[in-house]
Amino acid sequence: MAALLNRLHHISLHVSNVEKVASDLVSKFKFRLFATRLTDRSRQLAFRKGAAVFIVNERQTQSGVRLNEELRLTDVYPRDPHRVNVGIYNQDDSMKCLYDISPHYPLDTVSNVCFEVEDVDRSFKALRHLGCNFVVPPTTVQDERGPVTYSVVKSIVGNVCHTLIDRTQYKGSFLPGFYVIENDCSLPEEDMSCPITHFDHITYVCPRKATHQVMSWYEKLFGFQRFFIKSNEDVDEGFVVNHEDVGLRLTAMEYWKCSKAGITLPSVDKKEPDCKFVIAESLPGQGRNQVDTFLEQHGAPGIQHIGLYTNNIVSTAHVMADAGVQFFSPPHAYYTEVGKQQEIEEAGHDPQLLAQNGILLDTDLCQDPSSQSASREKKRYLLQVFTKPIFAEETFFLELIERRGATGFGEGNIRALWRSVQAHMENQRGDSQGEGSLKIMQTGQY
Ligand SMILES: O=C(O)C(=O)Cc1ccc(O)cc1
Ligand SMILES: [Fe+2]
Repeated sequence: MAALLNRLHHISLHVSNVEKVASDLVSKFKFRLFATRLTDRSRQLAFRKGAAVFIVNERQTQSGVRLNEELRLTDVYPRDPHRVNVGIYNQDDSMKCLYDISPHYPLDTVSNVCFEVEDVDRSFKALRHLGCNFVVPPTTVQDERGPVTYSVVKSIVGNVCHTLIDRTQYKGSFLPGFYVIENDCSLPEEDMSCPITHFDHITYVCPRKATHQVMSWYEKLFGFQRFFIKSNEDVDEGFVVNHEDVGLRLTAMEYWKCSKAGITLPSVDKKEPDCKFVIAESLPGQGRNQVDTFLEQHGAPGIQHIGLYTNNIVSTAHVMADAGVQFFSPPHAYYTEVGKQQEIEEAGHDPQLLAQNGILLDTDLCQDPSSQSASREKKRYLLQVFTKPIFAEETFFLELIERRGATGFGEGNIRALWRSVQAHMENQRGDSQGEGSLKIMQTGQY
């Protein structure tokens, strides 16, 4: 019996420079810092934009010494007034990372996707019975607003873990141990020019031929279901983009609307947006590319990017670019090519506006039996734009995505992204001639 997931609760990052990532999330990506957990041994900051929640954890070195000891977050962010009053602090000062493990990973990484479950003990027993490796057994944390129980399980993908959490008995707005500052009137109003609503998808990078194993693991243990990116996708092959310089295999899964038996869970809010999981592996016989570079630099399979859903990608990308977010842009010819220009205009967009921030558009034709037109084809659109890597290494990045009917991923967009990344990597190599061997030595140790 698989664990029954209700919804995605948050995604955790482990970084050495919390200030830098916190400041980027707030000033560039327009997330709001809404809760903090600042103890003598740990700093955890929670950020929200719509239903998308990131917890940024301070990464520690092997010896447990902070990497940025000279920087004091407590001077920048409000102190927790409950700190001395709430019993939890006495207990959990020894726990460096609450609701997660302290991974001692040698570089910045996004490594925990936390799901809300109905019953942590039951999930723990069911998953352990199926052979899962737990790194934190069921643990209860409480403050005056009630208890929360959680447990952390290692996934089959590289350094990725999943925290399973039950907060149904908790009356507070977030999690015990965190000081919630959301209601602080000094916080700015939610920025409606960046209408990000939720996490649309999480993309894993895996080694070649590992996709099936990953998929089976998530199907068996969490009841995930295969999601076809294209209607004509081959069950075994997945969605293969194999075109000149692009060689990528994508397979997608979704969860939570249904239990394993296909029964809709009564306690799940059906209107809650779900988050897909995409598994990407590279195909052999190509040059440097985004997927192999991730594996090389991250040192293990893991989370390569997260798609943030927005209701208005043009405005969101514009505001973020103005605030300093760097997006990949395809060559300008992408927008002036006759076919593409027409496609963009047909979708009701202005090629100039999309070009300004590198927004890509793909059209998906699907059969529509209710259509009056002779062809019975309906057009669905997908708009995406990808940021440059967020950390020092060429590993993790973010994506903005707006769906106008399209549910999968666009081959045209993927090809355009792949080429922009290749051009960027070649440029960087050109800029750092002579430093190449040093870079390999530095990343090679991981
Ligand atoms: O198109 C998307 O948003 C995907 O998530 C698919 C994808 C996966 C891996 C890549 O390196 C590029 C694109
Ligand atoms: Fe994506």
